[in-house]
Amino acid sequence: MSERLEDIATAMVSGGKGLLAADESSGTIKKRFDVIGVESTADNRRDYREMMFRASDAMSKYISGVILYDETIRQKAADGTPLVDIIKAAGSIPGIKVDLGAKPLAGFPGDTITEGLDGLRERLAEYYKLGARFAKWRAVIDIDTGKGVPSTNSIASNTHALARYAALCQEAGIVPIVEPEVLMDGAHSIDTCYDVTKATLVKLYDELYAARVVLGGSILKPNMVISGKKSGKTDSPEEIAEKTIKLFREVVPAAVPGIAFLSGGQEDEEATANLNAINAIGPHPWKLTFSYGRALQAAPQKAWSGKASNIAAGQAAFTHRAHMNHLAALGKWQPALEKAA
Ligand SMILES: O=P(O)(O)OC[C@H]1O[C@](O)(COP(=O)(O)O)[C@@H](O)[C@@H]1O
Repeated sequence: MSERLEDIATAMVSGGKGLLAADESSGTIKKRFDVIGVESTADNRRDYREMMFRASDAMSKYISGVILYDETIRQKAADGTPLVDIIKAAGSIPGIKVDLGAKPLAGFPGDTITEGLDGLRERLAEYYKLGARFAKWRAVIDIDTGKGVPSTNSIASNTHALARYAALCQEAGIVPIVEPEVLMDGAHSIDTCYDVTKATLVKLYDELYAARVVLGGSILKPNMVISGKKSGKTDSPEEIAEKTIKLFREVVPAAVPGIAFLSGGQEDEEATANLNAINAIGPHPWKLTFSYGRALQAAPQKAWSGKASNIAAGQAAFTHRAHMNHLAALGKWQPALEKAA
């Protein structure tokens, strides 16, 4: 594997492969385990993640890289093998979530700012030694237009932090995934999502240029342009695809090798159908693939439910979702394949 940033970034998004976002912070993974009635302990978190990483068919065919949490990149499998070695043995690239979470932005109620820049240079050097070749930093942009959320200051502060993080990653020989997530939890329309996502991405690339980030050695992990969940509207995949690509053509430089979507709370098949529709109206200047957390893991989490006797079922569920999203990343998914597989 080449160590050039551009080669690593391209490998992350090529061949219909995508990223497994297994980087849930302690608070988030507890929420996921609460749904399946499993206690969130270090061993349970390790057993769950080891289950997916050992699904070698899925990992070698469909998963180009795995975004890990700090705990996970240091953990060993039950047999003592470092989890990072299991990922690499499948030909997948280990990555690491380095942000320290979104915290309230002083003076701007409802807005947050993602923290973690202080000491990041030293942390990145350690993560590189532990095997990470890409990193991820998530900025959270909420929408509550009645309360002036997001503020211009929130977008400016978050995109500046993303650029500072990305420059530090590239100095360390690590590909930065920049993740400006415009949340889909609100009651806003798809057009409001378009406007807020546009304002965020325009500012993000301004900041990345100013920070001298090499775009060819970076990956964008955005939300799709989609109605808020509380709007009561379910957009067609075709409308999401048309508006998402229209926006990206306006604001995402062609130098970016790939765009790897987060799922944001979309249902499993919805996230797959939307990704497929986006690729079906190609060709596009960038590869467009997945970097899903919930949309890849909800099914295997449910099938596993914390029982060693369910590991095969959990791996089958993970492999199926990874396979379907692989097809969607190539624009070759069809609903009928969900049953056939
Ligand atoms: O635990 P955090 O830092 O809130 O991150 C939550 C999740 O959001 C993501 O960025 C996207 O996940 P989803 O695909 O579930 O939206 C993941 O990488 C991460 O696991």
